[in-house]
Amino acid sequence: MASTTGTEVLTGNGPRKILSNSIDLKPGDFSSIPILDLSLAFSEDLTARKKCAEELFDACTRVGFFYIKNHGVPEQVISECFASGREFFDLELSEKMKIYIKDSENFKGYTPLLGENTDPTGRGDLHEGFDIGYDYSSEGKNQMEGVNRWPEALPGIKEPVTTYFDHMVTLGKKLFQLFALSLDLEEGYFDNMVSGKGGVMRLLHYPPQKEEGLDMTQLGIGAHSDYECFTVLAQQQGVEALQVLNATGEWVSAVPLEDTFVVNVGDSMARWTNDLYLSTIHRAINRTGVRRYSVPFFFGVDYETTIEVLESCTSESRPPKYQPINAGQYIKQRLNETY
Ligand SMILES: O=C(O)CCC(=O)C(=O)O
Ligand SMILES: [Fe+2]
Repeated sequence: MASTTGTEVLTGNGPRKILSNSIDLKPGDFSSIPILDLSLAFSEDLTARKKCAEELFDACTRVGFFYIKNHGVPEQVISECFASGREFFDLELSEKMKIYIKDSENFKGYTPLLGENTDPTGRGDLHEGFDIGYDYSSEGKNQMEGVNRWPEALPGIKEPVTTYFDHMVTLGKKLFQLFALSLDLEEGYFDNMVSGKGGVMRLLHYPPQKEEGLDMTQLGIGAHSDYECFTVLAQQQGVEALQVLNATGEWVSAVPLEDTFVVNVGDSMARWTNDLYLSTIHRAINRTGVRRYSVPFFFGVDYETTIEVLESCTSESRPPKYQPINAGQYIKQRLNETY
């Protein structure tokens, strides 16, 4: 099983070895997380888009994480979403608990501190969260579909949070096209599987953890890999907490870089690509002494899609490692293991 004191993390695709459990970071190593300039991806010129796709291929096969700049999401949209997050988490616990995630059939709403356990041998995650997804007007046919739940006491946050969500869907669709190009597929290969309904967005708040006697079984978020195809994460500037397990087994800090998002490959993409693309293990520890806010958007294919290993990622010596699986069932099963 997963362990922060042992050497393995259990992911939905099987156990993964971690070589080092040190919380000490290798200084300077964060530069090994590549930065992709998305202005190439938005170019009219296919050659430029392919160049960007090549960089994405390199990042996904070597690191599993990369920063994106020139992503096209206006700064104001991002800062207003962060402001909404701060307002939400400042509410009384009793207000937030009115939309407790466990009272929802489809994982929407509020998760209190320690309400989640990303690493099953840990003692809970030291963050609180607020989850939304595509807003179905009523319960949908798939288990993951349903309505979003907003805090009664703060009706004003719906608009900025939804605006951010919509921008993320646009960006995510663009990234899916880049993923397709990088895998030698038609640019539009995933288009009809990504209406934008198969995504989950979280507002997260990590209170500061004590520097002294840091309890490694209770981190901001324990060592884990993500479940969907890829994650686009907005980090608060100046507050460092996210750590990424690099190829040599050391924890590398994903320092917040101005005007960027952090993107990482998730387990669903690892399945599509037969593990060619690395669903890299990561965790967050807030030892800065100040509150930290972040906003991950987990981008997946629509829930009715069958995720199956792409032919371009198999060969005689590399047969498919995974059976086809329904995307919605896979995600729901992973979430059930976490809450
Ligand atoms: O907040 C962060 O930096 C990372 C969050 C994360 O890894 C997750 O929610 O899966
Ligand atoms: Fe994650």
